[in-house]
Amino acid sequence: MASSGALHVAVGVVRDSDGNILITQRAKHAHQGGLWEFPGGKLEHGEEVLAALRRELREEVGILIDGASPLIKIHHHYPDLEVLLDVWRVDHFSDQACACEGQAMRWVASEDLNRYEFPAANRPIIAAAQLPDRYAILEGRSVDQVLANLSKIIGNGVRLLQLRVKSLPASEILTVYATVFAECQRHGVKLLLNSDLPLFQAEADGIHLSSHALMMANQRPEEYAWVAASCHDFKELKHAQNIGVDFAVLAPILPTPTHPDATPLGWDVMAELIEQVNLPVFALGGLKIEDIQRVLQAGGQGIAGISAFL
Ligand SMILES: Nc1nc2c([nH]c(=O)n2[C@@H]2O[C@H](COP(=O)(O)OP(=O)(O)OP(=O)(O)O)[C@@H](O)[C@H]2O)c(=O)[nH]1
Ligand SMILES: [Mg+2]
Repeated sequence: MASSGALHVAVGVVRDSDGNILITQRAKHAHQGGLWEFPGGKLEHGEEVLAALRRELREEVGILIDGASPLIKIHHHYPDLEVLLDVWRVDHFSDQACACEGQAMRWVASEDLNRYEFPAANRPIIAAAQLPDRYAILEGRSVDQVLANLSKIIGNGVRLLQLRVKSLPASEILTVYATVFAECQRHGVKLLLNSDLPLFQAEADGIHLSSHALMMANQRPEEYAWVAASCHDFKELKHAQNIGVDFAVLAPILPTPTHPDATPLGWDVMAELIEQVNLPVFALGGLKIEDIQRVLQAGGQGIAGISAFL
């Protein structure tokens, strides 16, 4: 439900079998007119969100939804309007998309979404649409072990990776980085470097801020295409959102042997925290691949893990 006063809007990130995403252009005189958007519209009185999404996508782009899952919820205050954008991923649909209202319409590769001008509320929706549902954290006690773990992670189909290897000596971190970077390039894996590593490789895809580095930062690091952050509570998540981080990792959700002293947040607190920020959030700590669905249903992006993908 929308909070009191917010306009509840059902929005669809519709993806075809090639992975392209459907965008349309808002009418000149509409709210946020002339900007690009994901098709969708306001819930009618008493209408369920999925029913509204079905109706809006039929009316605006002519498709029939065969399957949708929650992607992200955005609470945004425009100067003139408060909206709750309830965004769903639509990977299965029938009938050919058409611009039923005479609007401009395009199918766009997810990495090209940044070339279009969207309303301000859409920034985290675009990140959520571009990110996969699994984020691997690469660790290991030796160079050989790190590289063996990397092969397993890539072999298991993971395409988003954080190099963390904090326990290796600095000289070995550099060696490992060169191989990890080359392998990620070869397999189309996005590579983020943990901010605690003695590495300043701007050719990496991004940086992953430790929670300490996050709280010390008063603006988004500029050098990287992607900026992620480790968070443990609302304050850290909110700060991540405020400085313009692209996505967060929230931990620990369940008890984990790697952090025996940390109190797990549990599923309910995880869901409440995710609901309170406009960020794609990966859940971390004691989770298995099978838990992805549970995280998605709670509004999260997916799961992060060290051992989950090995
Ligand atoms: N559909 C859609 N609306 C968005 C997006 N981003 C965003 O801020 N909004 C805002 O959500 C609000 C409602 O969307 P809408 O104008 O599509 O509603 P609608 O289809 O029911 O409009 P209508 O009154 O012309 O039938 C608008 O204020 C719009 O600016 C987006 O990506 N897609
Ligand atoms: Mg609309």
